[in-house]
Amino acid sequence: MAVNIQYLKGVGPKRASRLRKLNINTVEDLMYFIPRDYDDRSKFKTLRECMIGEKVSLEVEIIGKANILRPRRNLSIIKIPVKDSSHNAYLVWFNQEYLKDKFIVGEKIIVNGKINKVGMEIQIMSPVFEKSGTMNKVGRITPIYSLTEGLTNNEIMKIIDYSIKEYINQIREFLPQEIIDKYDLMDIKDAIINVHFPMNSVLLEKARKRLSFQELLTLQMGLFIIKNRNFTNNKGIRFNKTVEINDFIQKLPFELTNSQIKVFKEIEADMENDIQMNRLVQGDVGSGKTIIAVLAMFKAISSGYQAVMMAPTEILASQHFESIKKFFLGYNIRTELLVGSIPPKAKEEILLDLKEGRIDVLIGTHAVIQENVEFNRLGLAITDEQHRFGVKQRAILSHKGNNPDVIVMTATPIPRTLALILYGDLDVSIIDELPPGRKEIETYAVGPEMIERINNFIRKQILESRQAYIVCPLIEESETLTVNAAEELYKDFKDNIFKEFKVGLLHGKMKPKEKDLVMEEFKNHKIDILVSTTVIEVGVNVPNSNIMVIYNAERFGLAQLHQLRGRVGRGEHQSYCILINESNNQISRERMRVLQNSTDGFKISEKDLELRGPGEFFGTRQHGLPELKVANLFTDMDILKVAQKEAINIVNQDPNLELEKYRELKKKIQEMFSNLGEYSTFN
Ligand SMILES: Nc1ncnc2c1ncn2[C@@H]1O[C@H](COP(=O)(O)OP(=O)(O)OP(=O)(O)O)[C@@H](O)[C@H]1O
Repeated sequence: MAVNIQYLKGVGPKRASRLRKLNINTVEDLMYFIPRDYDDRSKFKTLRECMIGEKVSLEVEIIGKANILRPRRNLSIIKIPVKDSSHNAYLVWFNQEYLKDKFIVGEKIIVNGKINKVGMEIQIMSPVFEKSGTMNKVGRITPIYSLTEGLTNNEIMKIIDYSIKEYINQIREFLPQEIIDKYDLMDIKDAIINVHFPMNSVLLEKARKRLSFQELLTLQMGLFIIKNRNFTNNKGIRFNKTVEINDFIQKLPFELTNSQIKVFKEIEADMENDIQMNRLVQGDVGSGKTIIAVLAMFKAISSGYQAVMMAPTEILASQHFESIKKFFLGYNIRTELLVGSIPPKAKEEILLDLKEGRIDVLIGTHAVIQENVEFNRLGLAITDEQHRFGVKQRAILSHKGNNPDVIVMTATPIPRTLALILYGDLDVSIIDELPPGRKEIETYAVGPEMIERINNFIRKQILESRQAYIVCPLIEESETLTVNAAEELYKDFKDNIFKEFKVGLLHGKMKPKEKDLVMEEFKNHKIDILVSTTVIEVGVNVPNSNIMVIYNAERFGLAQLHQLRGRVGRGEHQSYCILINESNNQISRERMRVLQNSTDGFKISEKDLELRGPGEFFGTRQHGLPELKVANLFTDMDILKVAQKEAINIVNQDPNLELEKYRELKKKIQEMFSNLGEYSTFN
């Protein structure tokens, strides 16, 4: 229902532009603008049951005329006597004289306000009110919306109320009747009405359940269909069973862990059959994902194909390039790096050699999915996604070849069910074992009063030839502030505290070349202490550095802290992670404790989810998934499981949703995934 809100009664251009800030453009958006919370005013009490200071809803009868007091200039108090079955009281307002003629003696009204007691007199302070029987503002559960400047909750309520009255009949049911019956779901219209203006908490729950279910079902089906359409059962490449790979594995500088062997076997099996592979490799920090990519690449190359790997940042791409090149040393394999910052001439040459098949492995950033990048015989596409979820990028990359096999790597351990949501379009392999000989990282959560001791500790370690990372927090509101904070700390270290050492600075606003240079210097131990923002969060591998100090650790997600901590403990030295917690808040302390006591990424991410809620941890937007408006991936876990099951059911039955009963549902899915364009769900 694409009615523009601007033309809605009571909206107009000014309000419309404010609503747009809340992402509300159409009447349908309004209806799906779900309250972030509710104020439950529905439970009526009697005056006798009320406590002083409590905010309550009551039904009272007006028993006398208004009394107006003027204790001083600029202050008038209006008092209206009321009673209920249990007691007498006064309604009290300040400076609202116009209310004096509002009520008629004998009239019954519903009020909601705070109870006060002065002497023996019970007062209901500044109550909102309405006539009994109208059940509008007071006598029920009131929605609370996320607001933006210039729009009050009441205004949004009114606009939504109006749009529901006017347009609800245009909302069409899109779930098949049999599903509605099977899960005893509320009808779509009732669900929308009740999610905004519930008559009681039971109906509210039913409404939320219905809307959450439809959203999760649509999301899940979309993901399954993308998988079917873009990857699954597509005829793919049948790579050779090679013996060379065993030889290659024999010559590695280390022995593979059992978990690495298991995961590579899964990949090998996928590669050797002729269905296109579409697999997620999930492994905790430092579990050794890179080598898995290398083995798969080697296998693809041995069969005469090219391989490509895409990483989210230049630092990571360069690092992968360096380490992967080393693994291929002594083999007739040409590996090249393609990132935005390489000179045009060199780029041109790479593009030509790639197209003509003289390059075997291409590693790069988003540069590798640009239109001008053409492969000769792309057989394997790997994306190292870390925290991102790039359905679209992955699809573009995969379309650079003729159904190449696809591997997605991520270092974010995700609880299983959520992995299914976020990566529902992939088969999953998990590396759940660290290479042997890793020393546990000692983790300490301390207060800021310990900073001097920490600095002494860093000094001592550096004198023993180690290196340290110092991480300053991201300041959400402003990248400039973040950079300033890092620069300040850097200066203080360089000019005062650690002036005898080499201190480096790394942040997101530096040019890629400068960043690379700093990383290079840190790797080569030309820098002892690296002050950085979270740009080093993922993937960076400098085994000699053994200290990670994180300022304002309370501002980070646990999974993110775990990632940062994973930058140390990569060499033979005992490593340390020091979390400086500047908050006294109970939850902060608990979160720090989780990290202190566990090194298991899966456990940590589950706990993070529990403590922070999925909104922050899995901000779906950053994963590139359609935004969820109703469902809460944490509290709605039960609904999610049911929706997943049903989605699988339906897609198995009717992969392209051609049956008449799925027609409306299919439209919804298309709408939800419309930003994926041609890589979207249906032909
Ligand atoms: N089986 C193994 N035995 C010993 N060392 C290994 C093994 N596998 C990998 N390594 C080494 O462990 C280190 C970490 O590996 P890698 O960089 O692949 O980790 P990762 O899983 O990508 O971690 P992160 O996501 O934190 O970057 C590397 O130095 C790598 O050479």
